[in-house]
Amino acid sequence: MIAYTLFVVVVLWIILYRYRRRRMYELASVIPPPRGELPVIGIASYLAGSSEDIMLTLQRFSYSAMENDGIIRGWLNHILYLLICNPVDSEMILKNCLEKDDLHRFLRKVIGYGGIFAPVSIWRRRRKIMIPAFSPKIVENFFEVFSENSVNLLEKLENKSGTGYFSIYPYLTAYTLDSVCETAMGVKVNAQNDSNSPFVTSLNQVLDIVCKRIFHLWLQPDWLFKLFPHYSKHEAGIKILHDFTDDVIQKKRAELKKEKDIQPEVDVHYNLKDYRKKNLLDLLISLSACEKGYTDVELREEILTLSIAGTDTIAVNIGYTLKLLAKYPEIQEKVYDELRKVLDAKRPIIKDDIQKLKYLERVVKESLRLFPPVPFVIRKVETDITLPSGRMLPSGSGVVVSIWGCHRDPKYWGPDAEHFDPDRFLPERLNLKHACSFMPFSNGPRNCVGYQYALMSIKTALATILLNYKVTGEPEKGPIPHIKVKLNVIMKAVDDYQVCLEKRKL
Ligand code: HEM
Repeated sequence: MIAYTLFVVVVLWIILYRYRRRRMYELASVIPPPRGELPVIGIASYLAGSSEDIMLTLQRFSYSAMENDGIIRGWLNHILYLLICNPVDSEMILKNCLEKDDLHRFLRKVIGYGGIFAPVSIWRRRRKIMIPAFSPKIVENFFEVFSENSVNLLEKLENKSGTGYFSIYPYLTAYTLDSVCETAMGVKVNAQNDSNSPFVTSLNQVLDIVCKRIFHLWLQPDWLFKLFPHYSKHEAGIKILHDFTDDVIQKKRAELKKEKDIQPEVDVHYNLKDYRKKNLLDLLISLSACEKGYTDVELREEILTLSIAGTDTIAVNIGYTLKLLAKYPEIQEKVYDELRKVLDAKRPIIKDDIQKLKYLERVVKESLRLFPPVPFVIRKVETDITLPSGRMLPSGSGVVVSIWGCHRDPKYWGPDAEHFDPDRFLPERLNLKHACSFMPFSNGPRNCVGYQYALMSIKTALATILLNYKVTGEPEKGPIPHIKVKLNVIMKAVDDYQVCLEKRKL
């Protein structure tokens, strides 16, 4: 009798639940599903595999969307997701749906309401403060940090030259972490010299656990997560990251107070005249109105956000570019010829050299097109929205903008969309039919604030490596580069960027 009553209650609850959401089902029914969607669980089984399987599934869905006017839908259990790879519709989403999807909540424990995944109400003020800190004039001044750390990277790679295949990824993340911590906090974490530093190991450990939580359903509920050994490592790692950043902030506050006491007449609010000596922490303190501005917790959230946003993204792009150049030696020779013409091997690289490396820039852009470090951006649909293509997306659904798909759609990139061809970015050849057909740094009000920073760091490191080493590996047989990828919050190469290096004779 109890079982029967329970059964009736459950059935009635399901009927009521579906009735309340009838509009969502109605609107979803006119959007094509991917092949193989299952009843009740929808596409959940495809996203339960390894990070490589997940990426393969999302690539397959993107191709499927290309064949269906740029959109498909998939039910992830009871949640409706729409995957879009039409640049026109993507622009509308990126400009109007600003709230991030709930899947990002696992990073909140680490970065709190740091801009990248903050709710819109908090994000707006923070974005306003962040933007001037990334103005081109300020970013230019970080060049010396990139250059110095690139030279250190070169020294670290020295004993790998001529020793066959090795994973270059740990070297690249150490370079980016050193650069990002120095530019963000003014602190040398020495990741390149000491990979066991507590900040470095904790950051890597915490991010690894966060990735596992995003993709493994059993690690998602907090109460269940606490039963796993990951939990104590996660908590301990976060404490180290927070304590480290808090300490830097306290020291910086004390330093600024001392400066102000010495020169009380100087208005330090918004005083960016001496920005040359400043790191992002200094700038965020002054741009948020000093003591009356950001609290220590807000500062910690923003600084950790920048450290996380600017480490792996840049490292994977350098990694993909090196792998592509190993696959296409003739393109690598053109990069080298340009480096020899522009750079003087007898002196360190200077800022002006970087602007002149036009071919290298095209190579980096083509690498970002085919292997975007952030291949998907997920947003919430909070009110029904009609796309320029005519489809209506129901409120309560999630929308996945496939940057990966927009970058490979033959409608926008021609029949050779999958080919590695840096010269497609030549000004006379580039005819972007829509701004969102190339958007490795996203588009709209929540696009990447760090894109100029990223390009400068990437070009400085690549120029330094490629002037001194030839990158080798298995050459690709055709124009389509094959690199196996996985989705690990960002998109990484499965082989952790295995390459060989040969010293160049300068
Ligand atoms: C190749 C390197 C990078 C790539 C491909 C990249 C990509 C992206 C993308 C796609 C977004 C937007 C997500 C969305 O639309 O929802 C984003 C946001 C962001 N990125 Fe980057 N990024 C890179 C490097 C950096 C660097 C170096 C920094 C800072 C040091 C940075 C800081 C941020 C921040 C703060 C946001 C959040 C912006 C907001 O919501 O207002 N990124 N990035």
